[in-house]
Amino acid sequence: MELAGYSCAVAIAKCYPPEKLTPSNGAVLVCCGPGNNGGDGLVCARHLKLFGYNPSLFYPKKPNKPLFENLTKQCLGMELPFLSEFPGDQETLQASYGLVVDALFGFSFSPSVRPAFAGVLDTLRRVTVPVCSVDVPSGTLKFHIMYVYHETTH
Ligand SMILES: NC(=O)C1=CN([C@@H]2O[C@H](COP(=O)(O)OP(=O)(O)OC[C@H]3O[C@@H](n4cnc5c(N)ncnc54)[C@H](OP(=O)(O)O)[C@@H]3O)[C@@H](O)[C@H]2O)[C@@H](O)CC1
Repeated sequence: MELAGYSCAVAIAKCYPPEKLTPSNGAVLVCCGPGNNGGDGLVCARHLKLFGYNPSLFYPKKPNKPLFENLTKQCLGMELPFLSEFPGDQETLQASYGLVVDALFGFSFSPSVRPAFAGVLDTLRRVTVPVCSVDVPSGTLKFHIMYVYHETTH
């Protein structure tokens, strides 16, 4: 998971350097799901911060497992903000973030998406800023994607 999250951050830094994002403060929204895909996102956020981005985390369903609690603790130790709610609709999100990391669901997703995440996936499908999906696009949506875990960029 450490290598997966790090690799995602490296791929994002290569394809979307922070100085080229709009808005220009390197703000990135990292959306993390309740499984290991979300864990990759937590690791990725840490490295993005070290690479000069300003990541904020949306992590609505935190599992009570030491692995994820420790990853969360590391992010908090780096003063990465955890959002209490998803940042609104498409326009609101785009005005605040230049890139989204989709670490919601990986290969264990089983359709159809439950109500708690349906609105989030719907908004991510509409945004025009890059959405970089860890492993696979969550919910099999057709994003502007990078299958970063498998090191293929689209
Ligand atoms: N294994 C490896 O070698 C490595 C794996 N890695 C990474 O792990 C990823 C796979 O992780 P994973 O197996 O934990 O599952 P993941 O895709 O995160 O989702 C599971 C969660 O989603 C939930 N959920 C499911 N369907 C849902 C729905 N319709 N609507 C809403 N919720 C739904 C489900 O909830 P539950 O059904 O348990 O209530 C559960 O909590 C893989 O893609 C890669 O990124 C890397 O870290 C490196 C090494």
